[in-house]
Amino acid sequence: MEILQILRNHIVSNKPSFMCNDEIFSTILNNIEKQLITDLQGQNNELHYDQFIARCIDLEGLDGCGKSTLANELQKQLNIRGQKSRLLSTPPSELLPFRSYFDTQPESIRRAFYNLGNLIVSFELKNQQDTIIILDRYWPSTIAYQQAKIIDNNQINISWPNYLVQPAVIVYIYVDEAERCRRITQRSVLIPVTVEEKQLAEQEAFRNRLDFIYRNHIPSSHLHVIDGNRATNVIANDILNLLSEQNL
Ligand SMILES: Nc1ncnc2c1ncn2[C@@H]1O[C@H](COP(=O)(O)OP(=O)(O)OP(=O)(O)O)[C@@H](O)[C@H]1O
Ligand SMILES: Cc1cn([C@H]2C[C@H](O)[C@@H](COP(=O)(O)O)O2)c(=O)[nH]c1=O
Repeated sequence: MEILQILRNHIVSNKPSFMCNDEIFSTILNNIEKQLITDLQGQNNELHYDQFIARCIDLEGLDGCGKSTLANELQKQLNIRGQKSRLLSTPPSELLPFRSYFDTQPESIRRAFYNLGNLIVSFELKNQQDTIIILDRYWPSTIAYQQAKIIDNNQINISWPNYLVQPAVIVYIYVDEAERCRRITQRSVLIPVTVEEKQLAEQEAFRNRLDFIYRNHIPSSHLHVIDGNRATNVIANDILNLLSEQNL
């Protein structure tokens, strides 16, 4: 698969600067490749994960809009209802030790890294049918941030990748910019600041494009746009109503 090859070539040619343990990273790549090959063999050499709808709520939105806070609240409320749930995020935990390295790499390598994370999470979604997964960012973030960097909106033509499972509910949470800035300043200081986050803070045009892409170009009939300016429990309640509508 192209994503795995891009990352493999990258670590081979950048070994001296690949500060983290490249053996661990190579093992992750090999495991994913093995899983893909097994799945391909079972599906006549064609992956159609995009047709698989997982019991998952994917939370999307600009940095600091309240995704992680909402994820915890959703888990709390699902727990009260006796529904098992699990919190996941992209990049997934096994890739976090490598994130600071990839954050400094060229855009194409960073996107391959984020897509590796999407692939890992997609396998989890496919194999966790009795549990509702609450996901903090997924492929919509990867594609929306990538496309927002391209200035010409006419060029936007996005389709869901056939190698990724689709969540049953994708929520785009929007907040007023003043509120988002207030939330960013009170957020944990341990959260690293990415290129995109700086760009969001400094460039209104980038923010607007990102918002536009999330609202209009995520290719899913499961996308819901939700007002995140309200109290977390109220937003969570709205999302849980969406789940009930879909009999999840
Ligand atoms: N509905 C809300 N009302 C008031 N404050 C909120 C709300 N949701 C989140 N916050 C606060 O905003 C800050 C950022 O929230 P959070 O970390 O959940 O955002 P995030 O979208 O996950 O951020 P990032 O994308 O950077 O990981 C936190 O300090 C949190 O307490
Ligand atoms: C998963 C993912 C993230 N990003 C960028 C967007 C944000 O600026 C940062 C931080 O995200 P987090 O919620 O604090 O983890 O990463 C991206 O551009 N593409 C992605 O797939």
